[in-house]
Amino acid sequence: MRTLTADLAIIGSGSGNSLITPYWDDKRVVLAESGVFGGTCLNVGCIPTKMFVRPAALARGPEEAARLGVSQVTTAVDWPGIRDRVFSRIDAISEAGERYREELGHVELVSQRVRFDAPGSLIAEDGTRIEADRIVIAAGSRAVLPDVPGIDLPGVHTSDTVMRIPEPPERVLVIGGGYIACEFAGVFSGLGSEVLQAVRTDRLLRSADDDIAERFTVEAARQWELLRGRRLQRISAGEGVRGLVAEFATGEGSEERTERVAADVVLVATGRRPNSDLVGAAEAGLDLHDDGRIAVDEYQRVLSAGAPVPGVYALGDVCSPWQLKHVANHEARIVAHNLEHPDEPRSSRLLPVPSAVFTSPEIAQAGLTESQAAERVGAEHLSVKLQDYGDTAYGWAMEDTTGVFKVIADRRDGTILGVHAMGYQASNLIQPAIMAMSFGLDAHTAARGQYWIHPALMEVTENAMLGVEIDGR
Ligand SMILES: Cc1cc2nc3c(=O)[nH]c(=O)nc-3n(C[C@H](O)[C@H](O)[C@H](O)COP(=O)(O)OP(=O)(O)OC[C@H]3O[C@@H](n4cnc5c(N)ncnc54)[C@H](O)[C@@H]3O)c2cc1C
Ligand SMILES: NC(=O)c1ccc[n+]([C@@H]2O[C@H](COP(=O)([O-])OP(=O)(O)OC[C@H]3O[C@@H](n4cnc5c(N)ncnc54)[C@H](O)[C@@H]3O)[C@@H](O)[C@H]2O)c1
Repeated sequence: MRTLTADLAIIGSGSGNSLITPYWDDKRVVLAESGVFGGTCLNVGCIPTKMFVRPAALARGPEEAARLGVSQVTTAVDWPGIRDRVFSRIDAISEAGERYREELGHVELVSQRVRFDAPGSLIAEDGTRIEADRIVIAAGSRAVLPDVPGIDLPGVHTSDTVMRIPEPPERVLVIGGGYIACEFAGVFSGLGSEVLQAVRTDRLLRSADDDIAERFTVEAARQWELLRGRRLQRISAGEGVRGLVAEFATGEGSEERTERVAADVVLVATGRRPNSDLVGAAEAGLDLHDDGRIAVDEYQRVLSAGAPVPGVYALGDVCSPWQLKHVANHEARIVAHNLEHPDEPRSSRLLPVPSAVFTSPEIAQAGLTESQAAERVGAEHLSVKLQDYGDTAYGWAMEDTTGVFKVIADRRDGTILGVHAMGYQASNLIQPAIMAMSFGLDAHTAARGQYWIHPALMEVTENAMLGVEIDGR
């Protein structure tokens, strides 16, 4: 049996790949990857999805153009062309990244699943043992599927496979109301498919701020069919034109009934679980949260019985409460530093965490929702401003009727507790507010301490921050 010894072993080539800094040039590194090199974001996550979001937004162009007196028609969408453009770029990056690592003399690539064998030791599927002074678990997460009959039928997809289908579906059923479901509902509806989105509750994006979630649910229902209060029971092969039929329970008690929905493609987007089980974390005695995340301290050191395991770190989806690439990247930078400077470790928990949902319309947020903020500081201390895009100069130019930017501040000193936006370019408009939160600027200082280009759309952000009330000002 082969044994590899290393100074550093990394499980996962997503964000884990970036740990191989020049510091390791004269040391031995083992990088284990059981799937496609480069991980989720590059191959099946952030990057390809957003490369579909953009053409979908362009295909929707005629709707906005009509409001502005321009007649435009989207005559065709070349799905195979879009798909091949996206993946020819992405697959090439993944292959080049893998080749580069293979060619580095000090890095050994183990293209297999590995798991803990003992503290400081991993074992691969073919029996290769990896003994390393330091180990980083960057094993990510994977889609969780509801346990119902028919979930493995051809035509039932997760986000891992749905972007590679040969033809765009005429009618697609999206199950779930979170990030992935809302992004794909936006993509498929923009590209011309008939979209039905089935959710168990009556609202999409339940973790979002109430005002945003409610407004987005209305907007989504205007653009595609929303099936609320539907509990998936089974999926079966269709008998007619449509390849699949999903069966839902709706209503409660004596009102309960069964509903059948036919579709060509079913996309299941019902959450992702950390891959801690795939690395044998529990068997190795590592601490786990109830949702399967590996427990780490503020320095990203993995815990066992509450104490850090010497030399073992984790980062990204496998341990983080936020399944977001910029969080995984931030944690990777922290781990890279702490591996090199274990006696002067940096903490990863300093900043408000932003996120965006690239759906239609786009959504972005950072910090607390209004109800979380009320719980944190007391509702009486909050000042909340809802700034409509349509009440700014650029909003008039766009004839915008739905865009909104919400700032939640502590009225005692103007500290921004949360920001939430829905509308065109929300993920960009929110960044100055994130900057204010990260650098400790109160809402009015952030708004008045700089010029804002007139009449840019960013005046939405300026006005929203300026609009909160601060006691004594
Ligand atoms: C459809 C989709 C869209 C997304 N869009 C966005 C977005 O727009 N913005 C954003 O911020 N985030 C987005 N995310 C989330 C983002 O992709 C993840 O948070 C991020 O990629 C996690 O990085 P990671 O390094 O923790 O894990 P990954 O990139 O998943 O890397 C983990 C790697 O470990 C490998 N692995 C697992 N177990 C083992 C083992 N035992 N042995 C060897 N290898 C193993 C896996 O094969 C994988 O390649 C999206 C996710 C999805 C699914
Ligand atoms: N733009 C981005 O940053 C982006 C995009 C995609 C994914 N992501 C990350 O990936 C994570 C996973 O995405 P996701 O959309 O799969 O998860 P999610 O947690 O955002 O949403 C899961 C949805 O599925 C529903 N659900 C759960 N079990 C169900 C069941 N049995 N039947 C029907 N519905 C069920 C939930 O109520 C929820 O609406 C996100 O939380 C996010 O952190 C980020």
